[in-house]
Amino acid sequence: MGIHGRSNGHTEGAMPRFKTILVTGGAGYIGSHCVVDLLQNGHEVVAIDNFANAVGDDDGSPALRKVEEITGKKVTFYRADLLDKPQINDIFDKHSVECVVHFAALKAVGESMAQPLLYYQNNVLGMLNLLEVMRSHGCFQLVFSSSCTVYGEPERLPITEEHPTGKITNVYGRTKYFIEEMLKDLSVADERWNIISLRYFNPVGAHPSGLIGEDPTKEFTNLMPFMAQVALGKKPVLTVFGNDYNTPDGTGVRDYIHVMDLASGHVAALNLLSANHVGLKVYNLGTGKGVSVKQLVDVFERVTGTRIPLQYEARRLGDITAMWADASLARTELGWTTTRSVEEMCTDFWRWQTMNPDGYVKKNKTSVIVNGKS
Ligand SMILES: CC(=O)N[C@H]1[C@@H](OP(=O)(O)OP(=O)(O)OC[C@H]2O[C@@H](n3ccc(=O)[nH]c3=O)[C@H](O)[C@@H]2O)O[C@H](CO)[C@@H](O)[C@@H]1O
Repeated sequence: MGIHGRSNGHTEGAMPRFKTILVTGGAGYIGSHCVVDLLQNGHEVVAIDNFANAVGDDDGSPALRKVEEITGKKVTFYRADLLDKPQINDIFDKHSVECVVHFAALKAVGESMAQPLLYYQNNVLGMLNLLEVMRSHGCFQLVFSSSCTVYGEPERLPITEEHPTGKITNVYGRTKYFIEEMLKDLSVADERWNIISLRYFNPVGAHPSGLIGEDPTKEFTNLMPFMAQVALGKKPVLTVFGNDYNTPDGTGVRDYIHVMDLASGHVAALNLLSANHVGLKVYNLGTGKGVSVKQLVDVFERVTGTRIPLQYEARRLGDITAMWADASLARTELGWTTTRSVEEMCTDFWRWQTMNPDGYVKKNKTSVIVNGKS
C-alpha cells in the first residue's frame, strides 16, 4: 500500500480482472483521487483530461505527477477532449482499454443555467462520443460518475436508489439525469453493456498525504473549498446561505463523503463489474449521515484551530433543505462502506490547502533569452 493508504475490504495485492482502465477527467479532483486507488489496486491507468477545470502544464497534469509520487506507479496521460471523437478513437486504438471510469464533465450549477448548450454539448455529447468509441472497440464496461442531484428535492430521507429521479432544478443535474436515462436505454438494447452509475453525495477532503486535493480552475461555490479559503485569509467571510431551514440548527444538511472513500467505491464497482454481468446498476455513495453547514464549520474550526467568520444570508436559489443517503445497497452488493470521519475530511482538506496554498505548481517550459540566443 502507498503512503497513508487504507484498505476498504477490496482486492489489494490480488490481480484485478480488468487490467487497463481509461479514466476520463483523470486530472480533476475526484478523478485524480480515484486514480490513486486504482493504481494501488493493481490496475493500469490511461487518464485523459481537457483541463476544462483542472490544472495542466507543458508536461501534462501536475495532479497526476503527484499521484505517481504517492503510488510509485506510472500513469499514461493524454490531453484529450471527448468532443474530439477521432482523438478518443486514436487513444482506444493505442491501448486495449477494458473498462472506462467516466468523470469528465462540467459541474458548475450556476454556469450550467447560464450556458445550457455548453453543458448539454460537453456532458451529454461527450458521453455519446465515448460510448460510440467504446462500442466500436468492443469495450462495454463502464463506471459513470453520477450525482445525488438526480433526485431533486427529496420526498423522503434517507434517499434510496428507488427514490424518483428527474425533478431537477438545474441544467448540470439534468445532464447527469439524461445520461443515466441514456445508459438505461443502452443496457436494454444491447446486453453486452455492463454499467454501474455511482450517485455521489457531497465529496470533500483530500488524500491524506496532502499532495493532491481540490484545485478548481473555475470559480467555485462549494462549501468546503470556500471555507478553507476563508481559513487561509484569502476570503474575508463565509456566507451561510440560510439559517431558517427546517433542520436542527436552521442551516442546510448534506451527506459529506471523504473523496478517498468515494474513490474506493469505484474500485468496488470495478470489482463487481469484472466478476458479474449487471446490465445497468445504480448505487448511492454517501456516509448515510446528515451534517449541517454549521456543524461542518464547527468541526473544521476545531480540528484546524482556525476561525471562520460567518455571515448569514438568504437561502441560495435552487438549494434543498436536507439530503443524505441510504448507502446500504452499496454495502451489501459492492461490499463497500465509508471509513473516514468528518474530522478526517476537514483535517485532510486543510493539510492539502496549507501545503499548497496556491494549488498545484505548474511546470512550464520558459525559454531564457541570453545574448539573443534562446
Ligand atoms: C445547488 C448546487 O449548487 N448544487 C450542487 C452542489 O451541491 P450542494 O449545494 O449540496 O453543495 P455545496 O458545497 O455548494 O453546498 C453545501 C451546503 O453548504 C451551503 N453553502 C455552500 C457554500 C457557501 O459559501 N455557503 C453555504 O452556506 C449550501 O447552501 C449547502 O447547504 O455541489 C454538488 C457537488 O459538486 C453538485 O452535485 C450539486 O448539484
